Amino acid sequence: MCNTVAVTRARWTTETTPLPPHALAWLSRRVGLGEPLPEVPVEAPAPALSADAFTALEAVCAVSVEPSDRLGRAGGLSYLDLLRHRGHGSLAVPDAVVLPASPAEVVEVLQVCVEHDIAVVPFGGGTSVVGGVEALRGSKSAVVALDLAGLEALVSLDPVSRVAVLQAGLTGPEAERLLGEHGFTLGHVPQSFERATIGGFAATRSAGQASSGYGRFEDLVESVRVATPVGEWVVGAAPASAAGPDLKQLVLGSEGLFGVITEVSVRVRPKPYGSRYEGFVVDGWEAGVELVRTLAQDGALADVTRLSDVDETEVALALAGPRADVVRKYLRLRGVRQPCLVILGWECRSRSATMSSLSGKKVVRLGRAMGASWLHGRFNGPRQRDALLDAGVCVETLETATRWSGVSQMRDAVRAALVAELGSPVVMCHISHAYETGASLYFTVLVPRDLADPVGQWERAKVAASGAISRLGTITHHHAVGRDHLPWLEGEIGTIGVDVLRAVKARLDPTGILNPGKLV
Ligand SMILES: Cc1cc2nc3c(=O)[nH]c(=O)nc-3n(C[C@H](O)[C@H](O)[C@H](O)COP(=O)(O)OP(=O)(O)OC[C@H]3O[C@@H](n4cnc5c(N)ncnc54)[C@H](O)[C@@H]3O)c2cc1C
Repeated sequence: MCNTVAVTRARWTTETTPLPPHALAWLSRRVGLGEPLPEVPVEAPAPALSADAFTALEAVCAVSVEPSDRLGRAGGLSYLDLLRHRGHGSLAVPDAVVLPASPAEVVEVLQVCVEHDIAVVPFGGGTSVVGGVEALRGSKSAVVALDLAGLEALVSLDPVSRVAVLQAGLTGPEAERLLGEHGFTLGHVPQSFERATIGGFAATRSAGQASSGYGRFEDLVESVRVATPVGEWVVGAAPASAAGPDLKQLVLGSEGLFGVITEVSVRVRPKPYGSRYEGFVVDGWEAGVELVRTLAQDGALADVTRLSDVDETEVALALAGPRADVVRKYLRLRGVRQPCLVILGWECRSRSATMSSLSGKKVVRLGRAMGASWLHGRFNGPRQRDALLDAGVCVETLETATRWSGVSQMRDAVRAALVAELGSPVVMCHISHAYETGASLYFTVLVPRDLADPVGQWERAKVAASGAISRLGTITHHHAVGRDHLPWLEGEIGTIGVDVLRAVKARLDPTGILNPGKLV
């Protein structure tokens, strides 16, 4: 058995929180409920790791070939991953799970894997939704999941410079707990916070919900320690540098292809004394986009700045139950016809800058209760997804970023592609990360599951939506490339870009053991 917690795959948590009756009633009215999917038990095939390789790995660190440990690291947490773990679609299962407990052990594991020609999939929290941790073996005869859970220390903290060195396997909550003991915070809180890790954030260039205040994860990184098949590499030494191109940026977003990140040196901030979240409503999507753009270009964004479109606002109100009737009535009285919810949250940024930029704009204030309710439920998405899957609903998300001038065109194009493929899905959209020149768009899709072909239903929709996304913006703002976005990468970075990535990989991983089939 592995010396770490069991990793659940088919669900976010082991205890599913059922949807309340009013939410189920709304779902069956607006989306329609599909038949519950029969769960087919999934079995791990016999491990293909040779006895010699097993012995060599075991001489370095803990290794497990237990079926439950291997199934627990088989793939990420996309809708298709969840279907695979419920017995629909084919599941790639690693032959073993290796659990190094120090950066030195990670280097040694890689050496063994080079010698025995074994593919290695770095595995953090396993929350990838783009096939990033799929246990593909490429041309190798075996594949291991290299679980970073044993690298869980706060290595050092320089309170004067406000820099902390965190090991890669720390989860979001653990990292915050350790920093909190010294009065600091990282402030990086993606929706996958509870399970995702520091190494995973760095390897995918993750964006947290408060990215407008604290920055994206790559903005927080000062240096990275990486174990590669050709030795250890420490990149980044100073708060700023002109010593050639920023090589650290080659490691950030490298999705486990260039090396295994073992430690990350990050900028931290004093823990805020308090935070304040508020809800607002604007009349219509265009007015909301204009408002968020103004805040971004005035330098007045709140740490969390989030605009929901009409559909997402309707769903948020529907799920809130009878309380929402009062809000709807109030908004009608205020003459709002197309309510779009705006959540603003301040932790480290100045509220007064935001409020003065908002002054004179047509915005209805819903107050702190609405903001607090969003904050309270900010991690509910994955749990609700479990419940939706159980209720026969296909539920998945897509994301991108584009310039302000193209934001609404992007929203319309993605929606049209999804409608053309899925019939009449509910498509919700929000902006959750805003920049001076543009914003990210995040889509959530709900449609009754096609019981005859649940996998194909979403695969076709994803291809259609990704085609629209790639024509108008980036194929991914924060979920990364993995396996699922790979077909669109060359269109975005060009043939030369792909060749550059391949050349870097050839230097750092000459025999190609690291994470085959992803990114390039
Ligand atoms: C419900 C849900 C909500 C999400 N919300 C957000 C969000 O708000 N913002 C966001 O940015 N993302 C979000 N994601 C996507 C995902 O959580 C992020 O990509 C996250 O950064 C992955 O971290 P992880 O530790 O789980 O990495 P994993 O899923 O384990 O791995 C992701 C990729 O990084 C590689 N990798 C992992 N650790 C290392 C390492 N130490 N060294 C080298 N390579 C490594 C893996 O091989 C893989 O290619 C969400 C996912 C889910 C399921």
